[in-house]
Amino acid sequence: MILTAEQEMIRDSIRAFAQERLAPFAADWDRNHTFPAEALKELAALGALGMVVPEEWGGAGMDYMSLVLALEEIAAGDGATSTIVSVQNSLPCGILNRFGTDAQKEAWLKLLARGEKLGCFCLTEPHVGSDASAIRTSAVREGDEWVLNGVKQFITSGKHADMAIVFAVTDKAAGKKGITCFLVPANAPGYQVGRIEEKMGQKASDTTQILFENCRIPADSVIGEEGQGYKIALANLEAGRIGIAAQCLGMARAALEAAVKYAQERESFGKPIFEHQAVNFRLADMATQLEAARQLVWHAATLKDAGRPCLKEASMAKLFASEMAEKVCSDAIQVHGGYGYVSDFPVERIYRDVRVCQIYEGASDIQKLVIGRALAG
Ligand SMILES: CC(C)(COP(=O)(O)OP(=O)(O)OC[C@H]1O[C@@H](n2cnc3c(N)ncnc32)[C@H](O)[C@@H]1OP(=O)(O)O)[C@@H](O)C(=O)NCCC(=O)NCCSC(=O)CCS(=O)O
Repeated sequence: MILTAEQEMIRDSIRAFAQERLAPFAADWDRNHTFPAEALKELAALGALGMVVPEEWGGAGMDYMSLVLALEEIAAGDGATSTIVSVQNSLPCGILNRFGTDAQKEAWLKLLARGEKLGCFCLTEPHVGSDASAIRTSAVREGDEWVLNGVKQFITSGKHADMAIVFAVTDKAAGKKGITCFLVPANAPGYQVGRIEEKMGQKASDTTQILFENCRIPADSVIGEEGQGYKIALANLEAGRIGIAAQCLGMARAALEAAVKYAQERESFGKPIFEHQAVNFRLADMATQLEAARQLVWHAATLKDAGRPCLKEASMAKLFASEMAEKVCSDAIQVHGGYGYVSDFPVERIYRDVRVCQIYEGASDIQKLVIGRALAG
């Protein structure tokens, strides 16, 4: 697949930014759990927070291919920052862009796409992850308001978000068709940030619970139609999964580049370990797997840009890229030997950061379920 001159320019400018403004700080942000607020502002100025949102709604008006190129570069600089950027683009921006009313777009999409406000996506609950239609958070209509009650779990940017896209049951008897999508400002009465999770990696990106205790929002906060929420969630997770797959490329690439550099500098048995076939073949396998994943990601993004169905391809890209990235990052540690297991070298952090990609926005087994279903036609 050949990139256009414009796509190459976007990739190169984000690469330069990521190498200068993210990579040198990633270890410190990880160690101190620092939210990369300044870097996000600078990324916003580059148009990276609402890349596929049309310019009239505050976005950069680019294509999905540009988004995946940008996410790979951001992730190569810092995995945690790429998660914040991926979620913002695919979920709050993606959902409002596709399903929001003009009033909702005016009030929120412009701010989100310009990166002036952050959004979060609230589907998962403490007892419900993969089985997303089993959520229990409820929304009951009372006069001119909806009243929300429930708990959401593992919410990216939960602590910093100014608004949330929330999925809640409005008609229990209707099952999947009884779930509705809501726009909830973080300052709505009854909205509360709950526990902030202590994670294995991605420590610069906060992951929290969000609590709704008689949270009152106006009647016009419904996104799409009542009962359409589950479909909205799944449709946007499809795009989200391409974004996560692109992140995997970036983190795997950073680990591979670190391993190549180390192998060229470290000597054993009288020569750089790069010249030992065992090491060299391992690096060759890593590079090949990475390129194979990139082709799957680019293919899914190309289908998305063409407006073609890509549910299966998005799941294939996410499944393959996340499994590849964990293996490549593990192999990068192996190339470093003992130094790969300590925090002096970046591969230790990258491995911790990449591990969650096999879990969030649909675990690997869920991607297999989606792909398997598609095979049945
Ligand atoms: C496991 C699942 C895949 C099971 O899905 P279901 O069998 O329950 O869903 P369906 O009956 O197939 O579909 C329901 C409905 O939606 C339509 N649909 C499905 N996919 C799409 C799509 N890609 N585009 C458009 N429409 C779609 C489908 O046609 C049906 O419509 P009709 O009823 O026929 O009209 C699913 O539950 C699943 O994916 N589970 C994983 C959930 C997940 O990824 N969770 C992570 C969320 S991330 C989070 O919450 C943390 C926040 S973070 O910050 O990221």
